[in-house]
Amino acid sequence: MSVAKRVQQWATFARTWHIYDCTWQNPFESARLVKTHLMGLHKPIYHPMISRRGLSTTLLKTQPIYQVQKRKMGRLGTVDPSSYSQPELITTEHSFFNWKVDFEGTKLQGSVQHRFNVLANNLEKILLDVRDINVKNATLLAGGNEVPINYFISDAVEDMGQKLTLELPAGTAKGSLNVRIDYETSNSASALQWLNPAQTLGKEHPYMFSQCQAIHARSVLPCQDTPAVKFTYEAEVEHPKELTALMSALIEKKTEGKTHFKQEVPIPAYLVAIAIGKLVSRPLGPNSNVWAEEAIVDACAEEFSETATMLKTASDLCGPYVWKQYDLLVMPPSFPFGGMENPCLTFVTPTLLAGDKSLADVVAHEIAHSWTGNLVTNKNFEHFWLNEGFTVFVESKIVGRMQGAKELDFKMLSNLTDLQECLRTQLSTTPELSKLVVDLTNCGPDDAFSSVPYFKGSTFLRYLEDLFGGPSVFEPFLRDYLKKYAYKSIETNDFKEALYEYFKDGHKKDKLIEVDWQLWLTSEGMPPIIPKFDESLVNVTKNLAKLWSTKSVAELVDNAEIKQKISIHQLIDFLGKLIETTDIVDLNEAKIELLEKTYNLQNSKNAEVRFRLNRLIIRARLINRLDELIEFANSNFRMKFCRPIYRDLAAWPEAKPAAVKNFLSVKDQMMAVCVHTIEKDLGLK
Ligand SMILES: CC/C=C\C/C=C\C[C@@H](O)/C=C/C=C/C=C\[C@@H](O)CCCC(=O)O
Ligand SMILES: [Zn+2]
Repeated sequence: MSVAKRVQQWATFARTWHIYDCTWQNPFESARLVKTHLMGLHKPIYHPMISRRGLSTTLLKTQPIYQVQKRKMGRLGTVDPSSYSQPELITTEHSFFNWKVDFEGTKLQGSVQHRFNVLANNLEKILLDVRDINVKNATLLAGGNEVPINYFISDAVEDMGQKLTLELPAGTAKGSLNVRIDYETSNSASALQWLNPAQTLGKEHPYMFSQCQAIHARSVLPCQDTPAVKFTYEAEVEHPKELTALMSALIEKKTEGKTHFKQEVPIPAYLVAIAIGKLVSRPLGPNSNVWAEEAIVDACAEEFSETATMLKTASDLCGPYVWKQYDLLVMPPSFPFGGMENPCLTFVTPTLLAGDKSLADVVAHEIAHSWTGNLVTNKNFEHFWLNEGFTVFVESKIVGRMQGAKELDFKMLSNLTDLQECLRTQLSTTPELSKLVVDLTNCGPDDAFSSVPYFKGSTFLRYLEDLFGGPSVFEPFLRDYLKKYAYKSIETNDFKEALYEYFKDGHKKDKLIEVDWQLWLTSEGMPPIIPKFDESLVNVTKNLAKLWSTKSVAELVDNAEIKQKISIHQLIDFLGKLIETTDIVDLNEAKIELLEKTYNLQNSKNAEVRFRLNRLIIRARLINRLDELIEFANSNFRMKFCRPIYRDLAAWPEAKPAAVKNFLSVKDQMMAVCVHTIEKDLGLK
């Protein structure tokens, strides 16, 4: 056999059984690369095919040991710095997932079939995003034929994953192209969490759920993991028959142990979601249910009983609700966020179960995403404020319509207290991330995530609303903007264009030149202009924070002002303001105890209250209460709560060793994103 032929066989073999990133122009070079790659990156395993084919001497199959590139990541794609995909050349139109849920192996096994729209003639390859995915085969499906195609997976770039290259036959034409990829996920897939029965409320059955935002869908399926691309999907999921499978889609058909889903509205990959567990539901409205484990489902139905009203209020404001169903799934406590706007099925943290509906505004937020984010979507996560700033803006309007204008303004002002805290702590060493539009060239979205897009973004919109004449003028614009960009992915400039287009005539156009876009979009820190809000509710919390920070315990005990009745939202804001006060007179055990007694904090079930109280306990350095602090940090892994607690503990030398020890003992129960960020907070990375 000629050397060239041998090399060709090597290459074919290597392509089939091994995955790596190299070019194949020169067969000799290819052979060298193959060898280097195989020896360097693969665990040797004997494979009999080799000797039968007479190729070389021994061994080698699969088991890649990827080298994670620690270097700066750069911009992976032209449209999206966090994705290898090339939406300017090819886009996904529809995907079919065929998954078997393997609880024993903690992985999904099966395939994804993508229908692409090829936008350029002679496209040579398709680039997809993957992360720790074990690809088994890639097949082109054309005219009833199945043609195997070559594929390579690159080394991993830290926090970003890998590039999957699918080689296309020469002369591939524009238009529809179907590809199936057989694969399985890794048991460390960053988007998936697998709970054993002991970790559930019912203690009898396992549970699995996903969290794909921002760029973790690539650990569940090979895909164009960029919000620039939207596709419809169908899924056939095989799972233990005693469990219920739910997805961010409508259920088409259910048989014993198999559920078929359909999402007919195009969505970005980060909105693909799945959860499987022993779940039951209760109705919340005509097209709305709440799902949870049996033990808490009734409490959930009560807590979220305003969902149907919120939905109606949101569609009055934003336009028709296109997703048909709006269900809630109350997650296990390790769910890392307050809520996730998965279409048809919002995921929410159980830390919202305060018993008095006081934290249900998170549901209003997720409902608002049905338009802002899910219909009109940021093109990449540098423009995340288009998703979150608009959503907070709409959420506060829903709250305003349901609870009154004073509550709306109070909420906006309270958000600014949280923003201040975020700038002082989380972003103190990375102030560039406090810009409204951020640069994600060398930064993973999880590391850039903060309150800024939420609260600076919504403040900007409120500023614009006031400038253009208030809600009666701005809300019709909002509806127009949502209609104009529905089903699309956009950047900040597209929003600007819509605003200019809408207000191009009449006296409003003079207002356009007043907007300092540069200042709003690129300046660091707090919003450059704070709009005028109604301050009647916030004045009370400001006053309380002042009293508690300037007066001693002895002075406070008989002070009538501290005993005035305040709402739960005022209590939360007041505690937040106290945390933000630089000097607190006599912050000691006695003051904390007086605070607890005055506002009955010890018995509070409200996680926002407990979180802020715990931060004050840390601030007071009450080491005898460390167990309580750790208990709170272990009670849920919502990052909004556990990250600041770990950060505070890390800055308290006496408590840090216990915090680190505790984190290391529980991190296996956390999602990857939570582990990754807390490791940074604790200075372990
Ligand atoms: C400028 C920031 C750039 C990119 C960040 C995008 C996504 C980051 C990622 O870590 C995922 C975020 C998911 C958020 C889901 C829900 C939030 O609205 C929850 C907010 C916090 C909470 O209430 O717990
Ligand atoms: Zn949101």
